[in-house]
Amino acid sequence: MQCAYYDSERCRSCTLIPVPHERQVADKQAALESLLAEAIGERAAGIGWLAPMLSAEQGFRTKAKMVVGGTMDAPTVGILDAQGRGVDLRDCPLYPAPLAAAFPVLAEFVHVARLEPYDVPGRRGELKHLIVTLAPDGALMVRLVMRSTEALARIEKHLPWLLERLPSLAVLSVNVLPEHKAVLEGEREIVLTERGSLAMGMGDVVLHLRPQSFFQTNTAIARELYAQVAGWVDDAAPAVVWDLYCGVGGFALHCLAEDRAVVGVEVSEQAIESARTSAEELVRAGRPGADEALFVAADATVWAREQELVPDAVIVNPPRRGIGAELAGWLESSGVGTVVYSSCNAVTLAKDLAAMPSLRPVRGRLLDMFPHTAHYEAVVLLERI
Ligand SMILES: C[S@@+](CC[C@H](N)C(=O)[O-])C[C@H]1O[C@@H](n2cnc3c(N)ncnc32)[C@H](O)[C@@H]1O
Repeated sequence: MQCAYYDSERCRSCTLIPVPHERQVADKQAALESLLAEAIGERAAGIGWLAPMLSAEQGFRTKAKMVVGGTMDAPTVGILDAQGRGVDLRDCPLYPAPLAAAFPVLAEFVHVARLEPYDVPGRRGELKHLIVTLAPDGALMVRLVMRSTEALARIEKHLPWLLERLPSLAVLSVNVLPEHKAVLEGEREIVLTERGSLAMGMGDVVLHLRPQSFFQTNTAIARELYAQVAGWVDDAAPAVVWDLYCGVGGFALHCLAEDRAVVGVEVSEQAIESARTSAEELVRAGRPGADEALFVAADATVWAREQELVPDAVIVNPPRRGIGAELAGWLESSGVGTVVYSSCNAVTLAKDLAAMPSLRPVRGRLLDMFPHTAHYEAVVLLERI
């Protein structure tokens, strides 16, 4: 892919841009297979690899995390350079057109609502980041990460201006990040629109994304991932399935079926409320199995260890740190017959699989979730030996 920002060295975030896309994916597949072979030896040789699921080369990133720099009259939307000055990347080819179209309007809003961009070296100013998510129907969620609530009244005052110029704006919120530290967002979120969640239509399931919940950054590949896992789960035909680290319920809600109980477990209360909303909608739509879906806000490991009954199948999709020794140990000794492990970090995936020698990986697939970077999603189906 050609990127003017990369060529001019304004941005080097996509480290693999000079490598042809198909070659990137082939190299990632080789790296994944070699990591697993190193960690689990012969067990890795039995994995039937499906062809990698290739992403579009550009316009695939449905969530933008942009740093705001410059001044109120000439803001930049992109990244900061080594000196902490703003670099504008509003034409970054990773974003789909309906998302990219929001950047100039939001930059103008900075000027109209007098939102002073946060100056990192000087530790002054208010607006730190713009986080924009695009739903499959074109609706947008925009989050303004601010140092304080100083500008809140001005944002509310000018909200009608913004809605007129950006009619696709469904959710607008202010996230408050008072600390001067290198994180994306703070804990406090103030929703300013009537709607507080973005409806992410994923085939025949609608996931309700609230500002602080996790969502995969490549929606087209996420849809394929949910379909792949639902297919494997249907083949195993379990009566009880757990979806651990379920977020807003993507895997769980795609695995509903007649005579099947699905339980989603996730630490974020908000994400669990969203999953419950989606499940209620599916009950009203008459989806078989929707009334047997249960969502619990809890730590996945603590919750699993507390249960008396062992499920037939477990899906895990942890953060980059993996499931860890405790949950891997529980899965190893639990007697669960089928495990599906979806991971965005093959290093921790390999380590966790090594801790579950009684579970044999039989199928695997690489999903090209993050083109032009060294990252990827890997999903593995495990069966008890
Ligand atoms: C990679 S995301 C997966 C989300 C979901 N499966 C999806 O497809 O969107 C990992 C999720 O794990 C949750 N999480 C982090 N630590 C957790 C824990 N100790 N117990 C349960 N969930 C946790 C995060 O809030 C996040 O939603």
